[in-house]
Amino acid sequence: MKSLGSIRRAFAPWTDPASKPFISFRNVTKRFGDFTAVDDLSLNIYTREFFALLGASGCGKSTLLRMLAGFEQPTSGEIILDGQNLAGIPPYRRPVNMMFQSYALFPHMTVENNIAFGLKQDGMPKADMAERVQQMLKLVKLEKFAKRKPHQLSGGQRQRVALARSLAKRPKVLLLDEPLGALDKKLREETQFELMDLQQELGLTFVVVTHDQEEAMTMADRIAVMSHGTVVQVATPAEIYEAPNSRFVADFIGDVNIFDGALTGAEAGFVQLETTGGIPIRMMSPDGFAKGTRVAVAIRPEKIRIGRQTPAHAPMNTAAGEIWDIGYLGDMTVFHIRLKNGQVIKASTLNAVRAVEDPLGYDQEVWISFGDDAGVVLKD
Ligand SMILES: Nc1ncnc2c1ncn2[C@@H]1O[C@H](COP(=O)(O)OP(=O)(O)OP(=O)(O)O)[C@@H](O)[C@H]1O
Repeated sequence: MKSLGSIRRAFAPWTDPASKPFISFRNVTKRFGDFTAVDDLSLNIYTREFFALLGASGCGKSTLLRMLAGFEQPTSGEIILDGQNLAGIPPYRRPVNMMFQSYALFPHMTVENNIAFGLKQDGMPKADMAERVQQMLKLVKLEKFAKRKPHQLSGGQRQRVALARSLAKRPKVLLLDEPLGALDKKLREETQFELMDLQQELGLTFVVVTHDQEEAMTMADRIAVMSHGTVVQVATPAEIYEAPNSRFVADFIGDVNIFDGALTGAEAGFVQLETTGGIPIRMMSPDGFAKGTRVAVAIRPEKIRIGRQTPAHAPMNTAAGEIWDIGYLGDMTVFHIRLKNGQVIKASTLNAVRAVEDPLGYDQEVWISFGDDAGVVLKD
């Protein structure tokens, strides 16, 4: 198990121009009447990838998944899977299986019969079927529960039956629509890791739809952030978090402080700006912007420092304010700091020790500051 991390880290077929995508959406549009649910969307997914579609309710994630499964037909554009154009191929003839949010287990059937259902329909010989069901039960660690009915299982166990059932036919691609939605937080986190292990073990391609960003960040090799039927950014979780390509993505993923302003100067690799609240900022930026360009600097709360003394680099990348609110979360504390210009900034600190001498308190005057590599400069 130890080597998994390094295997996953080395896995990046999308950076290799020689590797061919396994699933391609090419200019896919889906209209329902005059409503466009998916809008001229193109996307490549690679074999063995754990791919997440992330976006707010109604952005078209499920519609995209349903088109891949064959439950909906694109209005225009094409979907290619393993070199085959899927147009006109019915769901049951696609090498794809879908696991639904509600699991849709048959309540009157035992766990093993639920898992065997699809195999039976395909006319698999009895002995092979029994063997496959055993394999699946073992895989999801439910051997002891084979004879139970769904109502005799916990939510997490039912979820694993649904997973076993959708994997029994050995699809090349498993589509998961909010697979962990019905589980409580703790179980969901456990199951996320189980799902990742399972996917690695079986060498399958997973496409998961979720609106839970933490879930997508934890599980996925890459995430597509969607909005209004289009993909705004496709990247690894770390890239999405540290280098969002737009204000929308920066704002959608995690907590962020946005400083709006106009460019006052630029030098190689850095830009200078004055925020609307009067804070001078110098920030690393690979992009060249013209003087006067309206930009936004996005800085995550954990990259903002809080101190009692005026920082040495003042007035650059710093501002005075007072502590407005304190959210204690156990592992970390989030401070809301009201700057002199009225802007409220979020800054978080890790609680690495149990007792802090002289902790920061409400109404205390503080300085916030950040390094010149702390944020990302976005065109407004
Ligand atoms: N059969 C349909 N007829 C009409 N409109 C539909 C149909 N299916 C989906 N839509 C609309 O298309 C849009 C995208 O729906 P979709 O289910 O793909 O969203 P989603 O991103 O998966 O959202 P959620 O997270 O809420 O499931 C929504 O506005 C929805 O109302």
